Amino acid sequence: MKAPVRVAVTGAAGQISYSLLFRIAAGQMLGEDQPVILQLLEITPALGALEGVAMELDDCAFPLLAGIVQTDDPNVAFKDADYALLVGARPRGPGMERKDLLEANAAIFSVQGKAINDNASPDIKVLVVGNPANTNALIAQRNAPNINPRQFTAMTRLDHNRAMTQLAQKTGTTINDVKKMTIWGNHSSTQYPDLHHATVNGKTAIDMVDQAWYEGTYIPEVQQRGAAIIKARGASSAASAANAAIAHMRSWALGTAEGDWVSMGVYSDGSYGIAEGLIYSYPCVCKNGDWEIVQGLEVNDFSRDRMAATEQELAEERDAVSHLLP
Ligand SMILES: NC(=O)C1=CN([C@@H]2O[C@H](COP(=O)(O)OP(=O)(O)OC[C@H]3O[C@@H](n4cnc5c(N)ncnc54)[C@H](O)[C@@H]3O)[C@@H](O)[C@H]2O)C=CC1
Ligand SMILES: O=C([O-])CC(=O)C(=O)O
Repeated sequence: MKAPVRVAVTGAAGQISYSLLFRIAAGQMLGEDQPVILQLLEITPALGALEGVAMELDDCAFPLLAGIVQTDDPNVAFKDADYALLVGARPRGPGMERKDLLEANAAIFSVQGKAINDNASPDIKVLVVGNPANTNALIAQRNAPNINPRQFTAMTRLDHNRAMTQLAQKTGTTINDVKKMTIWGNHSSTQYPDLHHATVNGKTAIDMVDQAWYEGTYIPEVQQRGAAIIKARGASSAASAANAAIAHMRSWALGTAEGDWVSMGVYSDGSYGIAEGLIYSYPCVCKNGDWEIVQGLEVNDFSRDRMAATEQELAEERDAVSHLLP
């Protein structure tokens, strides 16, 4: 048996975590041979509810669950953490954009970035789920100067999965036939799901659908899917978000499949002309516990405009929180 790794999860008594923690403890994120210690962070008033979640985790008798820490202190939650899933943040309601949450949520990520910097394993892998995810990841990253910025990522895997399913349904195939999906940019309504490189059974996806459907139906449906879930459910996506978080971390830790890639919000090195230092969603390949942006994809004018629009929004969000960016 491997030695246990420490996985910090914030917002651990919230709705996403209720779908997430049990799957992590079952080995679905890091592998069925990897014991985990869960280090769970909540705000003080939610510690009672968190105790209930911890009791249920105990009651599952997971062989891989090597310990549970419950705390309202970020310094305790991130102590020696090898992985962190930053979920704890306010969700949006009907009629809101995710960036409307910036004011309510941004401060959480400066505090947690500092606590990660001061306490976590220097090799920690961080995934930000709480919205607006890309800019919250930027805030956490900038408040952790001793940690390589590549170790802070934001979740666009849910968008990636949504884009795969919508394409499979349109083409009468299954998601097993869809490869090389790309979400560019922000986890927001400006994100750009790109079908120019995606394939369905080896054929280029953009050639299998008509441009009017792509522009008028597909792109807006993927961009607005989160809002559609809120409208239908009266609460934002939870199980599918947890599933995407598991998939993001699993790809990063254990690698992506040969001949395929995933979408991850990562620290921009300037690839594809995107401003350096933004947390921007790119197509990524993962190997040996590290990610790499897929290079050399051809970008036409249609794609370039959309990639620039979502970059512009990220630059505006960054400027709106400049007081939290040391
Ligand atoms: N990136 C993505 O694709 C997605 C992101 N989200 C976002 O994930 C976040 C969480 O969503 P839910 O679990 O549905 O919300 P929720 O409201 O059910 O749970 C959030 C939990 O975070 C806790 N919390 C608040 N401030 C905290 C802090 N400073 N430290 C630790 N815990 C704190 C709350 O007490 C609450 O228990 C929201 O911001 C939501 O918009 C949701 C779906 C997809
Ligand atoms: O839409 C929301 O507010 C929650 C979320 O990020 C998503 O479902 O993609």
